[in-house]
Amino acid sequence: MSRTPYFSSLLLAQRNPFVVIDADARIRSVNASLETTLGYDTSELIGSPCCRLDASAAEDDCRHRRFFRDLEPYVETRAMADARGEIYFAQIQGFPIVDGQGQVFLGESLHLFQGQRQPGRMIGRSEQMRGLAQELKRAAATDVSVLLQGETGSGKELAAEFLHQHSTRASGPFVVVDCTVLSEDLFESELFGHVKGAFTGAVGNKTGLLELADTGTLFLDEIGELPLSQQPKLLRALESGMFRQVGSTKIRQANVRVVSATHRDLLAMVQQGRFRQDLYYRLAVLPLAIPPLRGRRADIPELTEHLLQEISAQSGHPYRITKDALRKLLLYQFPGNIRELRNLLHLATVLSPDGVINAEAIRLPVTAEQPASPSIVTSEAAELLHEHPSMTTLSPVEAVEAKYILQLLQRHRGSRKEVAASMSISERTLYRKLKRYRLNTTDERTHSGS
Ligand SMILES: Nc1ncnc2c1ncn2[C@@H]1O[C@H](COP(=O)(O)OP(=O)(O)OP(=O)(O)O)[C@@H](O)[C@H]1O
Repeated sequence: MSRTPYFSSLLLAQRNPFVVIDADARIRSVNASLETTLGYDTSELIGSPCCRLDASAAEDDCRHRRFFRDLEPYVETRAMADARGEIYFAQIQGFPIVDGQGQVFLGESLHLFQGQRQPGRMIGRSEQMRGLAQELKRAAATDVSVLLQGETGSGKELAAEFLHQHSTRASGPFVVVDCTVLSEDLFESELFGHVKGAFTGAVGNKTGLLELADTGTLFLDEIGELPLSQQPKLLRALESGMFRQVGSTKIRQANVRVVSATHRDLLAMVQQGRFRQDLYYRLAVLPLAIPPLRGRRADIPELTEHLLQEISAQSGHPYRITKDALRKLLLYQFPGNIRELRNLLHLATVLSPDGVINAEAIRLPVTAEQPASPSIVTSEAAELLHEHPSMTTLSPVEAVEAKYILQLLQRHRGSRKEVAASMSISERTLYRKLKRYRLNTTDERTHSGS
């Protein structure tokens, strides 16, 4: 079984270990990060059963098989095993990815909690970044709750990890909770865990994220997306450090430092009654702003070099950038911040087989100052960046999912109800995705209110 170039391109863009699974429940591809972090050899994994990386024996009805029945994206925490048989915990995000023929695969991104996780380096020597690093270190010396506010892709998660690494909890776990995917149904079992048989589908006991973060840092990403109905439960657990697994009467405890992040104006949400005031004050003891990239252009050259080095190391091909290309980047506004810079550079490397990135290979959205020239783009994700400028803020994997949704919207003449039904997801989940991917349809404006 071979990797198609399309998936290779997707895999290359992933910093976390990443697995592609096909509808026959077999591993189809893995990325270099999975090989290096967990010590597996790709050839030994390709074609093996989907649960090969799980620490416990495969279930008859595993998450992969369930996914191919309902195509519902999921987040799960699992014990997994590396090539030496050592056990580690990972938060797994599973979502559909589609190949050029419209065939659906499952993409799984693994977020490792301890040990194996390589924290990213926070690059930037601009005044703003030096100030931020200082504030984060100061906060790290205490145990106060920190709220990071900044635009999408500006580095909130990296800043949270930096804070964790500089705190006395650095040897403990850093656990990420992505609130955009925590529906009302999922919230309690993901955060607090559940016991076997607590509800249909609870086939075994499960440790919640709060408990996994014990002695470490709990990072609540996109906290503004947490449903209002779940907010009191979170507040209660954070105030007391105590909680109960779903289906259990036993009280459990966890000692965590909380860092949360949002791209929204959370205080305005409090005033509009869309976010609980008591929870806001519990989370935002120290609010910190992450500056957008356009507000610290001095960091662009160093970031570019750093990201190109990463791409070169992952792909095995060295890349360098010309002055003209760098100038083009320096003039650009970067609404998608560093993630957008990474995506632009990634696309540029695809367009520069000789390893020299010139200005033509920097494809800015057509709405930007310098219109992007017509291009022959070799990867589907890259093509998307060109077709839908708003998607330049998305990772290639997200862009593929966004394209899939766009196709369905076209097929169903914009009816969200029908699109949600055809994806077997709730309309609410679809709204969240549309908002996240900035796919504004007329329908969207009437429903989302944002
Ligand atoms: N200062 C930095 N130095 C190096 N890389 C960075 C920096 N800031 C962000 N990045 C990289 O940019 C990408 C986006 O960063 P990150 O995920 O931390 O942003 P975010 O603000 O949490 O995004 P979102 O709002 O979408 O959750 C990541 O690949 C991250 O490693």
